[in-house]
Formats: sequence, C-alpha cells, structure tokens
Amino acid sequence: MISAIEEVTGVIAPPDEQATLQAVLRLNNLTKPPGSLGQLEALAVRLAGISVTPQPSYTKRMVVVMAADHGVCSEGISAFPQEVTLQMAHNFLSGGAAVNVLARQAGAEVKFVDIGINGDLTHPDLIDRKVRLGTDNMAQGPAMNRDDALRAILVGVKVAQDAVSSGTEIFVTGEMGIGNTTASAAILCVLGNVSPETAVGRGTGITDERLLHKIAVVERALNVNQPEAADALDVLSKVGGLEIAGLTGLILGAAASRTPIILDGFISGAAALVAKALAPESTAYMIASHVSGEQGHKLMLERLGLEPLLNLGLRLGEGTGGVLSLHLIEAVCRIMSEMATFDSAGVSGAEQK
Ligand SMILES: Cc1cc2ncn([C@H]3O[C@H](COP(=O)(O)O)[C@@H](O)[C@H]3O)c2cc1C
Ligand SMILES: O=C(O)c1cccnc1
Repeated sequence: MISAIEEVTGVIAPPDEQATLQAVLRLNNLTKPPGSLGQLEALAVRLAGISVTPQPSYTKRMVVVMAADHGVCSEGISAFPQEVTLQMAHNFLSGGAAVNVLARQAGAEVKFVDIGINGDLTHPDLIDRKVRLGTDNMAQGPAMNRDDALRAILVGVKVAQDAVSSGTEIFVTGEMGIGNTTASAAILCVLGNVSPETAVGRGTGITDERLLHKIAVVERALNVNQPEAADALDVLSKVGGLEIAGLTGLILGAAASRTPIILDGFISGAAALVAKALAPESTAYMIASHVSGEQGHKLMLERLGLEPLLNLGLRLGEGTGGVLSLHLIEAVCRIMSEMATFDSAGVSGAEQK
C-alpha cells in the first residue's frame, strides 16, 4: 500500500514556470498600478502555475466532506457527543448543513464520504468508503494501525482521481467528526513541533476547564504513543483520524493531477501537514482559504508556508471557509480574463523615473 502512495507522490510536479511568468507579465499589463490587487495577484500567479495557464477558469468545483468518528471522544474533549457525527451525516446528505448552503451559492457540488463513522448509514448520495467504525482512544493507545491509515489515504486519492476523471477542476477540503480538533492538535504538536498548550483550541466551544483537560488528554496521547515526527504515517495512525487521512489522500491526489485544492480550517490543515511531510511539493497545489478561530490554526498555516485569504473568525469546519473562498477565486479568474490591458484600453503606463 505504501508503494501505491509513492506512485501518487512521485508524479507531483512543481508549478509550471512559463505560465507563472505569463501571469506576472499579464498582471503588470492590466489597467491598474502594479501590485494594487494585493494578495489576489499572488493568488492569480499561483493558480496560473498550478493550472498551466495564465487565464484559468474553474467551472466544476467539488467540496469533499470526509466524515469519521474518534475514540478519544470518550475522554470528554468536545462540547458535543460522538453521536452528532452520524446525526450530522444525515443533515449533510439532505442538504441542510452550512457547507451545503454555501456550496449551492458558490456553484460547488458536495460529496459526502463515510470513511469511518461509528454507525450505519445508507443514502443514495453517500460515498461509502468506511475503513473502520471510528478510531480507538488515542489517549490509551494508537488511534488506528498503519494499514488503516494507509487505506484511508488511498480512499482520498481515489476520490480525487475519480472526480478529476469526471471533470472536477478545483477541490475544497471538508470534514465532519466530533473530536477531530483534538486529533488535529496532536498532529500539529508532532509535525509542527509545538506544545499542546499552543496547539489545542476550543473546537466546538469548550469551557476553560475542559480546555485544560483537552490539553492534558493530548499530552497523554503523545506520551502513550510516542509518535515519530520523522514518520508522518506513524503520527497519522497513532494520533490522527480517518477523515484526516482521507483528506491527506485527497490533497495528494489533487496535486498529482495538477488540480488546485482549497484548504478549509484546522482539520484540513492537519491533513495538509501530513501531505506536506509525505510530499513537500504538494504544498504548491494548496490554497489556504482562511485562518480559523481555532487556536493553533495560524501557526499551522505558517508551518505549511501558506497565507490565508480570509480572516472571518470562522470555527466550523465542514469546508465552509473553503467554499466561501471560491468567490475570490472566481474574482481572480475574471480579472485575468476580462480586465483590459494598458494597450487595449489606450491607458498610459507608469512614468519611468
Ligand atoms: C452540530 C455541529 C456541526 C458541525 N459541523 C462541523 N463541526 C466541527 O466540529 C467538530 C470538531 O470539534 P470538536 O473537536 O470540538 O468536536 C467537527 O465535526 C467539525 O467538523 C460541527 C460540530 C457540531 C457540533
Ligand atoms: O478550524 C476549523 O476548521 C474548526 C474549528 C472548530 C471546530 N471545527 C472546525
């Protein structure tokens, strides 16, 4: 199975240099002072390199929501009970979750993948790829074994490959899994080399007292499991989660097929840290949609070397911030394809000094 992942990481190419250069030149010829569209210009340049054209467009957009349960919920680390994952799964599948609403507005399709929900789920639109019925309690031992983590990564890779084959041009990462900010914080501790006090946040909105307990649970999980920082699969299997692993695969699959992948919040960021550790060049295909309200997310993005587009204080996950940023991506694409150049509009360029 590891060789199947290496096959994917092995084909991730750097962004296209020529398209990158063409985008820079075009931006400087458009009727505006150079650099005046700020971060949108940087985004335009990155998208050009990813999609190998200075004038990309992304009509077919897909948000992939990976859902799974976490054994560590039995430690009382969330404000909500584990059953909410399954209950919310029905809500996603009937179109009533926040991400469904925002995706409809942004013209994106939502794919909902059961990669490890602890319960039975059937629905005609469900992508049933259950690897196991949730993870084990990482505060007592490994969350899962290495094979489960590998299988979950490969689920994500396949979802990406199938979607690209049927025309998907841009992805958004989404997730649902009560307890997954605990697993994500543990991953950040190891791969980002930070302390639990720095990495752990309030997730669904826990009290001060429960926050201290959550920090202690992450400390315990790290002590019990001793995850090896140099071995991302060891980290993912011991203190990660199935939806995090699935998103890691989705990111790698998207990067391997030269498709931009928009990262949502803290959980998506944890998956991205694992993807970066497995394939450093995959970060070229990642776009950080926003910095979330979850403590540790800002630092996580710094570790990934990514600049977030938005800062709205979101702390929901599901892919919500990612889908919102599709509007900005659409704006950038239109700037690159519809704006006049100094020549075409007969506007004088900057005076040379
Ligand atoms: C109703 C509801 C809808 C959600 N949608 C996303 N999350 C978010 O909250 C969870 C992570 O927070 P924690 O680690 O504190 O459990 C994940 O399911 C995440 O997607 C939700 C949480 C709830 C309760
Ligand atoms: O940053 C996130 O994505 C987040 C924060 C809190 C809860 N769920 C998700």
